[in-house]
Amino acid sequence: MKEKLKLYSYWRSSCGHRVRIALSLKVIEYEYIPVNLLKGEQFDPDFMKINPMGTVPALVDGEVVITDSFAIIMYLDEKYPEPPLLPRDLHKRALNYQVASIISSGIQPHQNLAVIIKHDKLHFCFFVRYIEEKTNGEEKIAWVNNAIRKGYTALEKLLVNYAGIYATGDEIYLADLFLVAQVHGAMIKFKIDVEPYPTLAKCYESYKELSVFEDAVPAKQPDAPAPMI
Ligand SMILES: N[C@@H](CCC(=O)N[C@@H](CS)C(=O)NCC(=O)O)C(=O)O
Repeated sequence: MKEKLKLYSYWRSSCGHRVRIALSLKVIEYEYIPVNLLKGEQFDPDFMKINPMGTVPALVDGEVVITDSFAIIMYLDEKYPEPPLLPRDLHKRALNYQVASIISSGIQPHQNLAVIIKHDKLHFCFFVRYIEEKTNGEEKIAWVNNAIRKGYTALEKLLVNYAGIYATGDEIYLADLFLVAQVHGAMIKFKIDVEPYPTLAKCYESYKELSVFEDAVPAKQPDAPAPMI
């Protein structure tokens, strides 16, 4: 029997969220392997063999090991072409790449709650926690807000003339996976609302109606804490 794909992820990771949507859209079965980022499990030697960067997500497909959500999604799209995550139209395709890139390199790294190991102890130190440690909580909030709002402003300008029901038209493509995970995460973790960005807000409303998006939400993952009653 063919082994299922394995996805190493963490329920709150927005990078993992993007990949889960791709798996869900393409109806690919997979095994979910939680890596608790707050406990520093990303630095366990066994996980570091899979991803020496010590981040999630990571995908294992037999002998093939892929880290980085963008690369994982592209791999899935090539291996399982239906439904395609890139439009045929070159301009639209480029828009999709831009959205993915703005979010994965222009926004997410600035809000990443990264952890390093210092003096043999887990130490939250990169970007967000580092700023908090070196300054104060207000500076941290300002830093994250600034990075996210700058990114959202750029995305709004980029998409205003091209969006339909979704980011680049009436079909779901790569840009949507990145956008939904970003907007959802920023709202829950940093209370940053997308309302001031009407195109992004309209797309986000459309995603909420789709069960493939609903199944991938962080709170529904096996490692998410049980809801408080
Ligand atoms: N470019 C990478 C970024 C991966 C990344 O930063 N993952 C975060 C979660 S969204 C993480 O594992 N952070 C834990 C840490 O940095 O210690 C991707 O898209 O997969």
